[in-house]
Amino acid sequence: MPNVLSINSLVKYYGKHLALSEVSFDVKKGEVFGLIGPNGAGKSTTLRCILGLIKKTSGSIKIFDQPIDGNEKKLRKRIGYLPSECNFYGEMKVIDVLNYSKELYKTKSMEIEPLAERLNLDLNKRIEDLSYGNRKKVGIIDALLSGGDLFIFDEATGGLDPLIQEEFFQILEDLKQQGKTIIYSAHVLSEVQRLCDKVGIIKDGKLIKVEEVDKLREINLKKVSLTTKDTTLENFANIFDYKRDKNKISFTYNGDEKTLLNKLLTCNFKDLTIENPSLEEIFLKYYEKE
Ligand SMILES: Nc1ncnc2c1ncn2[C@@H]1O[C@H](COP(=O)(O)OP(=O)(O)OP(=O)(O)O)[C@@H](O)[C@H]1O
Repeated sequence: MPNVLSINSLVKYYGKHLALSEVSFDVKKGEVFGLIGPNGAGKSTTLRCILGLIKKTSGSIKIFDQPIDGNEKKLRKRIGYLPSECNFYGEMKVIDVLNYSKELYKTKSMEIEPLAERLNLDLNKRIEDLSYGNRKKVGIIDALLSGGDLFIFDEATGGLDPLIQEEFFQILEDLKQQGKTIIYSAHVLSEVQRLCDKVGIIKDGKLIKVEEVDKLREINLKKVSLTTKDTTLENFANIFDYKRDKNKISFTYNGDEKTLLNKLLTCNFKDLTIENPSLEEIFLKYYEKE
């Protein structure tokens, strides 16, 4: 599949503050890419640079194989974008804001009413009377109306209740089925792991690692906890995060399962649990040193 987005050595300074340092990654057509990182990591800055809304300091960004420099306006018309802060004219009604957007995009895009129904949004309210979460819904529909081939959602789920979040994920899955490319930023991987094909972890302006979600799933870590008087487990091979509180032991294991079970059978244990860690835990475990 061709790349929809290619970023090479992207650097962004705000004055003297280095916000992005040599960020490089590609997103292929039809992929869902999750950009994950804590507050201030550089997610919004990366996304705004991609859209040409702020000027990068150096590096190159290509969308649909065209450099963004000089093509910002043309390219933005092909991208549905939800900013992290949604600002619309407060006095306008939701339906008028969205009709105006639909008119601007001039593409055969989705219909407003069914989307508003799915997200439980009252189209007749004024923007200024909406809660934070409901404003976010207006932003989501606005992005979807673009009818483009690339969608960029910057922290879309903040303020959405769990049922609406689920509906939103369904909408994203529909877009994925249609072969659209989606870039999605979030604080935690667990929020988006179900949708993403690939994730990039960003920290202090550096992209620590880009990994395919399926590869993360293949990593065979087990979280083990048990009660035992045995003290030899601590030095057992392939064990880390070992914790002991009296006879209660917990650790993470990265190795052959039969070897682990044979060892446990020698430990005269009670209350054994063996769990699969979340993708988030796997990611952090594997890449915390990088
Ligand atoms: N307009 C600005 N002027 C100066 N510094 C900025 C500006 N915007 C962002 N920064 C700084 O750049 C860094 C990256 O910020 P950015 O908003 O991209 O992070 P983020 O990962 O999106 O965070 P959050 O999850 O809190 O939205 C932070 O240190 C932030 O303080």
